[in-house]
Amino acid sequence: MTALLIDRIGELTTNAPEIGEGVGGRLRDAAVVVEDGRIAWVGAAARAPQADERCDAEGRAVLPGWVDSHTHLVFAGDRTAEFEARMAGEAYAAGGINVTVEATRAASDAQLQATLARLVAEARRGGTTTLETKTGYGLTVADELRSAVIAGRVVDAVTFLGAHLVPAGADPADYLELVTGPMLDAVAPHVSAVDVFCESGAFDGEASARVLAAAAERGLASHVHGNQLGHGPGARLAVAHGALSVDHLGFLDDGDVEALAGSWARWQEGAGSRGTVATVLPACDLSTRMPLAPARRLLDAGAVVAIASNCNPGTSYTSSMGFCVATAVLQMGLSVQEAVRAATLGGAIALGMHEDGWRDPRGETQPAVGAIRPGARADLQLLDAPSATHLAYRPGMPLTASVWRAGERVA
Ligand SMILES: N=CN[C@@H](CCC(=O)O)C(=O)O
Ligand SMILES: [Zn+2]
Repeated sequence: MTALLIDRIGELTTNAPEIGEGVGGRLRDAAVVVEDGRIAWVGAAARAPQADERCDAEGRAVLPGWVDSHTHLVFAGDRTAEFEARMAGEAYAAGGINVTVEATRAASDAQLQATLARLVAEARRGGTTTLETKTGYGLTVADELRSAVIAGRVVDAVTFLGAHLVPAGADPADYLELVTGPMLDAVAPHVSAVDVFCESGAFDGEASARVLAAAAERGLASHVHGNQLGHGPGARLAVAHGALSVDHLGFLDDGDVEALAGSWARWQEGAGSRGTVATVLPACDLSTRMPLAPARRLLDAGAVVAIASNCNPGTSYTSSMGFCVATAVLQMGLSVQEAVRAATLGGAIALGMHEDGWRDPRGETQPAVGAIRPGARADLQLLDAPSATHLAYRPGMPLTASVWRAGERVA
């Protein structure tokens, strides 16, 4: 197998405290060797071993590829008019999902695949090397199943979001029976987790609890969309059910923050029971004109925070993790190192992929992602900048110069 040496790295963010300093495990004047799709060696450039090929980073920054732990990429149609109305003062409401559901049901497999491929390519160009995506714009057994199958050919994790909305014309009680029974059974072989939109206008606390219990009964992990449009039970429900993450979190009270932080009290990386990751979605908060999630408060309380794009046509039509990181720094009070960690290792923890041995939707066992340490999947991005700080210092600039995923150059 050909080994690649990336050397003369000005600033390397590893997320590995045993390798470098501070929150990001940073090393200066560093080098990395990639072999067989994994990181083989990390250390000082001056001590780097020989390799078959060499990439000269010329003093620029290298960091783990982004782990985008929350997207909705299987859809058809357009919601520009809804966005324009929102910018003119209308509030976002969950019901808008139905517009995308109608268009998605009417689309061919080829159309859905083409949109997904375009968005994945966009994300890769922006430095994203691990992608989760959700179903949730089909909301019939057949349409949810085909969304899961289409997504599973391409992304790293597929989440079943049949509990996105009670579709137009359906009876809420009947739909809940379907989504926790036959629909879940049909989709379960193709997904690793179940999600529920716990919000007024979607699923209340009781219905959400049933969705989470149905996931657990089938041995599936879970996520919750919670506390997005107002204060609700989502965050605490997620913790109580041992969900991997609860996402959005614009409306949290002290008890929610304590519950999220407290869920990590017995966890150390690699040991102890894990908690529920608090996933913040800065691009969505901006695009819906909702309060920014209190990421600073969550980190200070001891929660594990992830940053994700929530790329979807309704509330956050961007896959730019660089933009999300810049917003988290400029508007949410995170340091650059904290934001980069949340958008890489944080996302990996939110998906249960920070340790070796997780399975992708094709059934392949995968190495850990989210950190640059020996044995991890070789997912890296080289910035056209001397440090990761430029992501926030030069917001909106296309700083991603090269991207490797499992050792393969993908951008
Ligand atoms: N909040 C629920 N679901 C998506 C939005 C879906 C839509 O409006 O199409 C979200 O995460 O923001
Ligand atoms: Zn979402």
